[in-house]
Amino acid sequence: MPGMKLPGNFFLVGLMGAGKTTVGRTLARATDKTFYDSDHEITARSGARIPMIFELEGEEGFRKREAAMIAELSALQGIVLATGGGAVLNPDNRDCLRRNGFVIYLRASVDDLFARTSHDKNRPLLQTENPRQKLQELFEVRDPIYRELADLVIDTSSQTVQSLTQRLLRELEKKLNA
Ligand SMILES: Nc1ncnc2c1ncn2[C@@H]1O[C@H](COP(=O)(O)OP(=O)(O)OP(=O)(O)O)[C@@H](O)[C@H]1O
Ligand SMILES: O=C(O)C1=C[C@@H](O)[C@@H](O)[C@H](O)C1
Ligand SMILES: [Mg+2]
Repeated sequence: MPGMKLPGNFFLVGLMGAGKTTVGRTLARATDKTFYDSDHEITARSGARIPMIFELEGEEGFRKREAAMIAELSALQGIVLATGGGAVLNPDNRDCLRRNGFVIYLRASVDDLFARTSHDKNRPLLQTENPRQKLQELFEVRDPIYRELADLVIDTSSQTVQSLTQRLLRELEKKLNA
Protein backbone atom coordinates (compact mmCIF):
# COMPACT_ATOMS: atom_id res chain seq x y z
CA MET A 1 0.00 0.00 0.00
CA PRO A 2 2.95 2.45 0.04
CA GLY A 3 2.38 5.74 -1.77
CA MET A 4 -1.38 5.51 -1.21
CA LYS A 5 -3.11 8.80 -2.05
CA LEU A 6 -5.36 9.83 0.81
CA PRO A 7 -6.80 13.33 0.95
CA GLY A 8 -6.20 16.02 3.57
CA ASN A 9 -4.21 16.18 6.78
CA PHE A 10 -3.72 13.55 9.47
CA PHE A 11 -3.25 14.70 13.05
CA LEU A 12 -1.93 12.21 15.60
CA VAL A 13 -2.87 12.63 19.26
CA GLY A 14 -2.12 10.53 22.33
CA LEU A 15 0.00 10.37 25.45
CA MET A 16 3.78 10.50 25.70
CA GLY A 17 5.14 7.25 24.27
CA ALA A 18 2.00 6.44 22.25
CA GLY A 19 4.13 6.49 19.10
CA LYS A 20 2.89 9.72 17.47
CA THR A 21 6.34 10.72 16.22
CA THR A 22 7.40 7.23 15.16
CA VAL A 23 4.14 6.17 13.51
CA GLY A 24 3.62 9.69 12.12
CA ARG A 25 6.85 9.48 10.15
CA THR A 26 6.01 6.11 8.59
CA LEU A 27 2.42 7.18 7.88
CA ALA A 28 3.66 10.32 6.11
CA ARG A 29 6.05 8.26 4.00
CA ALA A 30 3.29 5.79 3.08
CA THR A 31 0.84 8.52 2.09
CA ASP A 32 3.25 10.94 0.39
CA LYS A 33 2.55 13.66 2.92
CA THR A 34 4.94 15.99 4.68
CA PHE A 35 5.67 15.08 8.27
CA TYR A 36 5.70 17.66 11.08
CA ASP A 37 6.08 17.20 14.79
CA SER A 38 4.95 20.12 16.93
CA ASP A 39 7.51 19.34 19.68
CA HIS A 40 10.36 19.24 17.15
CA GLU A 41 9.21 22.45 15.47
CA ILE A 42 9.08 24.27 18.83
CA THR A 43 12.59 23.04 19.64
CA ALA A 44 13.95 23.97 16.21
CA ARG A 45 12.50 27.48 16.24
CA SER A 46 13.32 28.36 19.83
CA GLY A 47 16.73 26.71 19.78
CA ALA A 48 15.91 25.18 23.17
CA ARG A 49 14.97 21.62 24.05
CA ILE A 50 11.63 21.06 25.77
CA PRO A 51 13.01 20.53 29.31
CA MET A 52 14.88 23.84 28.95
CA ILE A 53 11.73 25.68 27.82
CA PHE A 54 9.86 24.27 30.85
CA GLU A 55 12.71 25.39 33.09
CA LEU A 56 12.89 28.94 31.70
CA GLU A 57 9.23 29.67 30.93
CA GLY A 58 7.31 27.07 32.91
CA GLU A 59 4.69 24.76 31.43
CA GLU A 60 2.58 27.86 30.68
CA GLY A 61 5.27 29.31 28.42
CA PHE A 62 5.61 25.99 26.61
CA ARG A 63 1.83 25.74 26.12
CA LYS A 64 1.76 29.22 24.51
CA ARG A 65 4.46 28.21 22.05
CA GLU A 66 2.61 24.95 21.41
CA ALA A 67 -0.73 26.71 20.69
CA ALA A 68 0.95 29.06 18.18
CA MET A 69 2.62 26.07 16.51
CA ILE A 70 -0.58 24.00 16.30
CA ALA A 71 -2.44 26.97 14.75
CA GLU A 72 0.29 27.46 12.16
CA LEU A 73 0.93 23.82 11.26
CA SER A 74 -2.71 22.70 11.18
CA ALA A 75 -3.39 25.37 8.55
CA LEU A 76 -1.00 23.65 6.11
CA GLN A 77 -2.21 21.15 3.49
CA GLY A 78 -1.18 17.54 2.89
CA ILE A 79 0.62 16.92 6.15
CA VAL A 80 0.89 14.36 8.92
CA LEU A 81 1.29 16.17 12.24
CA ALA A 82 2.43 14.50 15.45
CA THR A 83 1.08 16.74 18.21
CA GLY A 84 2.57 17.06 21.69
CA GLY A 85 0.85 14.81 24.23
CA GLY A 86 -0.75 17.73 26.07
CA ALA A 87 -1.79 19.82 23.05
CA VAL A 88 -5.40 18.63 23.28
CA LEU A 89 -5.84 20.25 26.69
CA ASN A 90 -6.31 23.63 25.00
CA PRO A 91 -9.79 24.02 23.41
CA ASP A 92 -8.37 26.32 20.68
CA ASN A 93 -5.92 23.58 19.69
CA ARG A 94 -8.75 21.04 19.60
CA ASP A 95 -10.76 23.34 17.31
CA CYS A 96 -7.78 23.78 14.96
CA LEU A 97 -7.27 20.02 14.74
CA ARG A 98 -10.97 19.24 14.29
CA ARG A 99 -11.43 21.84 11.56
CA ASN A 100 -8.33 21.15 9.52
CA GLY A 101 -7.87 17.41 9.36
CA PHE A 102 -8.58 13.85 10.35
CA VAL A 103 -7.65 13.16 13.99
CA ILE A 104 -6.14 9.79 14.95
CA TYR A 105 -5.78 8.78 18.60
CA LEU A 106 -2.94 6.31 19.16
CA ARG A 107 -4.07 4.58 22.32
CA ALA A 108 -1.71 2.61 24.55
CA SER A 109 -1.86 1.07 28.01
CA VAL A 110 -0.09 2.82 30.87
CA ASP A 111 2.32 -0.16 31.05
CA ASP A 112 3.28 0.28 27.39
CA LEU A 113 3.58 4.04 27.76
CA PHE A 114 5.82 3.61 30.77
CA ALA A 115 8.03 1.04 29.03
CA ARG A 116 8.41 3.30 25.98
CA THR A 117 9.25 6.47 27.91
CA SER A 118 11.25 5.25 30.88
CA HIS A 119 14.71 5.65 29.29
CA ASP A 120 14.13 9.13 27.91
CA LYS A 121 14.77 12.30 29.93
CA ASN A 122 13.26 14.62 27.35
CA ARG A 123 9.76 14.67 28.90
CA PRO A 124 9.74 17.10 31.83
CA LEU A 125 6.33 15.99 33.12
CA LEU A 126 7.77 12.52 33.75
CA GLN A 127 10.80 13.72 35.75
CA THR A 128 9.06 12.83 39.00
CA GLU A 129 9.60 10.25 41.71
CA ASN A 130 6.92 8.00 40.28
CA PRO A 131 6.62 8.47 36.50
CA ARG A 132 4.34 5.44 36.13
CA GLN A 133 1.81 6.96 38.50
CA LYS A 134 2.10 10.29 36.67
CA LEU A 135 1.34 8.53 33.38
CA GLN A 136 -1.65 6.82 35.03
CA GLU A 137 -2.98 10.22 36.19
CA LEU A 138 -2.44 11.79 32.77
CA PHE A 139 -4.16 8.80 31.14
CA GLU A 140 -7.23 9.20 33.36
CA VAL A 141 -7.57 12.91 32.58
CA ARG A 142 -6.69 12.79 28.89
CA ASP A 143 -8.05 9.51 27.54
CA PRO A 144 -11.65 10.89 27.43
CA ILE A 145 -10.41 14.07 25.71
CA TYR A 146 -8.47 12.16 23.04
CA ARG A 147 -11.46 9.87 22.46
CA GLU A 148 -13.90 12.73 22.12
CA LEU A 149 -11.66 14.52 19.64
CA ALA A 150 -10.62 11.55 17.50
CA ASP A 151 -12.13 10.49 14.19
CA LEU A 152 -10.31 7.17 14.61
CA VAL A 153 -8.94 5.38 17.70
CA ILE A 154 -6.14 2.86 17.15
CA ASP A 155 -5.00 0.50 19.89
CA THR A 156 -1.22 0.23 19.70
CA SER A 157 -0.66 -2.57 22.26
CA SER A 158 1.58 -5.41 21.09
CA GLN A 159 1.85 -3.97 17.59
CA THR A 160 4.99 -3.07 15.72
CA VAL A 161 5.23 0.35 14.11
CA GLN A 162 5.11 -1.29 10.66
CA SER A 163 2.00 -3.35 11.37
CA LEU A 164 0.34 -0.32 12.98
CA THR A 165 1.02 1.77 9.91
CA GLN A 166 -0.48 -0.88 7.62
CA ARG A 167 -3.53 -1.16 9.86
CA LEU A 168 -3.90 2.61 9.96
CA LEU A 169 -3.78 2.79 6.17
CA ARG A 170 -6.52 0.16 5.87
CA GLU A 171 -8.71 1.90 8.47
CA LEU A 172 -8.17 5.32 6.89
CA GLU A 173 -9.04 4.04 3.45
CA LYS A 174 -12.24 2.47 4.80
CA LYS A 175 -13.27 5.61 6.73
CA LEU A 176 -12.42 8.04 3.97
CA ASN A 177 -14.26 6.00 1.33
CA ALA A 178 -17.33 5.45 3.51
N1 LIG B 1 4.02 0.34 18.58
C1 LIG B 1 5.20 0.46 19.19
N2 LIG B 1 5.81 -0.64 19.68
C2 LIG B 1 6.98 -0.55 20.32
N3 LIG B 1 7.66 0.61 20.52
C3 LIG B 1 7.11 1.72 20.05
C4 LIG B 1 5.85 1.72 19.38
N4 LIG B 1 5.54 3.00 19.05
C5 LIG B 1 6.56 3.75 19.50
N5 LIG B 1 7.50 2.99 20.09
C6 LIG B 1 8.77 3.46 20.72
O1 LIG B 1 8.38 4.20 21.87
C7 LIG B 1 9.19 5.37 22.02
C8 LIG B 1 8.28 6.59 22.09
O2 LIG B 1 7.65 6.77 20.81
P1 LIG B 1 7.36 8.23 20.23
O3 LIG B 1 8.50 9.14 20.54
O4 LIG B 1 6.99 8.04 18.80
O5 LIG B 1 6.10 8.65 21.11
P2 LIG B 1 5.30 10.04 21.09
O6 LIG B 1 3.87 9.66 21.10
O7 LIG B 1 5.79 10.88 19.96
O8 LIG B 1 5.70 10.69 22.49
P3 LIG B 1 5.79 12.28 22.91
O9 LIG B 1 4.38 12.76 23.13
O10 LIG B 1 6.55 12.29 24.19
O11 LIG B 1 6.48 13.01 21.81
C9 LIG B 1 10.17 5.37 20.86
O12 LIG B 1 11.39 4.83 21.31
C10 LIG B 1 9.54 4.45 19.84
O13 LIG B 1 10.49 3.79 19.05
O1 LIG C 1 2.07 15.14 27.56
C1 LIG C 1 2.54 16.31 27.62
O2 LIG C 1 1.98 17.22 28.26
C2 LIG C 1 3.78 16.59 26.88
C3 LIG C 1 4.15 15.72 25.86
C4 LIG C 1 5.31 15.93 24.99
O3 LIG C 1 4.95 15.57 23.66
C5 LIG C 1 5.78 17.39 25.03
O4 LIG C 1 4.92 18.22 24.29
C6 LIG C 1 5.90 17.88 26.45
O5 LIG C 1 6.88 17.09 27.09
C7 LIG C 1 4.56 17.80 27.20
MG1 LIG D 1 6.63 12.78 19.85
